Amino acid sequence: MTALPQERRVVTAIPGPKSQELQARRTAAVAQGVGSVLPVFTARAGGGIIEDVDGNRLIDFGSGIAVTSVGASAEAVVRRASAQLADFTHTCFMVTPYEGYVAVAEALAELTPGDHAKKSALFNSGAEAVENAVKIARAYTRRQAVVVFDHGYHGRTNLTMALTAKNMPYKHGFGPFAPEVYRVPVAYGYRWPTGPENAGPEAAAQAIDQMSKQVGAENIAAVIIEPVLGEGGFIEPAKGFLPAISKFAKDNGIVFVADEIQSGFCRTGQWFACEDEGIVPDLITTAKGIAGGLPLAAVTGRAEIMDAAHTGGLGGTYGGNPVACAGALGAIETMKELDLNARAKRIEEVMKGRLTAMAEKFDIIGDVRGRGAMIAIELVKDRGTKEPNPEATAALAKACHQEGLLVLTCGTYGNVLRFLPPLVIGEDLLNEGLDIIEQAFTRI
Ligand SMILES: Cc1ncc(COP(=O)(O)O)c(CNCCCC(=O)O)c1O
Repeated sequence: MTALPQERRVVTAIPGPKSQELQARRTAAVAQGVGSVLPVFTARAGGGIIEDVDGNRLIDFGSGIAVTSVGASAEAVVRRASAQLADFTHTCFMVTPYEGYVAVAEALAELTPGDHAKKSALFNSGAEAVENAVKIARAYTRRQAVVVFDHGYHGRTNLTMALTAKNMPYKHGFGPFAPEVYRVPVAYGYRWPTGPENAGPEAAAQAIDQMSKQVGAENIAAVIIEPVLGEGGFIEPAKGFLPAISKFAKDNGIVFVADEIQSGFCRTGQWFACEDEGIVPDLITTAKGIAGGLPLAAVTGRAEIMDAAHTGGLGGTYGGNPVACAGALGAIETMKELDLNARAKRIEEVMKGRLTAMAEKFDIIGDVRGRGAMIAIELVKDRGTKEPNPEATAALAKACHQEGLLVLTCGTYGNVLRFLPPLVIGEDLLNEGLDIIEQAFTRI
């Protein structure tokens, strides 16, 4: 397989004629509930480029929603997964186990925050990991209530829909949802009403008051939070918020679950975003970047908590598939060898520098935020009122797509343009993508 040239190339309309033909077949055969940001059919992908079936090469600022951090065809992932494929594709770890699963669990124990004894259980999707984190926390505490936060996102299964904040498109029409789920405010620094110096501790005090008065700390099995909220809008809780919530959980025998499915594995310039304020979670859920594109997810945590579920209480047919585990070992090898935490920090420096300069020129940019290669701009109609501007966000994304730059949006209000480039993207491509964004502002 020849290496994919790391160059943007637009040779047809986007989507091109072959993509349009495939789109017609897709419409006839695939449920319309499965959407796509950009109906461009992929032929190859690698580095910072996605090549479509019409020969267009798009700059990738999405990484398949924060998955292909090491690239979509990283050498170590392909090498290890190919070797595993040739040996065996599946035996079901609950039937006859295999070393790859154990090796991934050992790596998770090494890499996740905290120097205590840790264990893991492996699954296929982030939502499945979150579901099992709740099962484990309930088994350990013998309590039922689960607390989550405004703007949080945790998946599309029944329980994780209950945990997720935004109704459309994730929850609308799919209820009833699982009970014993409670939602409290998060310190949305850009929008939190108090001053930035107090937003974190003050918001935590409000959330803790609600948990104590409306749920009862003694009834809470788990608190689940994303250290950097992803689908809700790349919200970094104001400083002081996470430590206060973590302390409240510790003081009240509540399992603190960090959902690092989007923010984990070097995405924010650290192995895990928890590290930024020294948070050591009791459980951590991971997926996405863990395996270079192969489907793998995990719950990792304090051994005594992870062992609370009775034998046979955790599992699933494909959980910790051997090929996905091989991919994970390849992805982790790549993260270490290329020092992708440093790469993510450099991406942050370049992107924030350019986007902050753009904010000086375009006053619909209300906020530039994020860490590492998890960066976003929040678009508003008016910086004074901070009124969300979803229309401009959609128009900007469309303008970028037409120029061969794949960007994604997010946010409760649909007004956040998020940037999730592969951590292996070249700096020239990164800057070329930023050029396209800047030009798009002049055209909307
Ligand atoms: C923090 C956090 N927890 C859990 C999940 C869920 O992970 P799954 O692998 O998509 O189930 C996510 C997945 N985020 C992208 C969802 C995309 C979409 O479905 O529209 C996440 O970001």
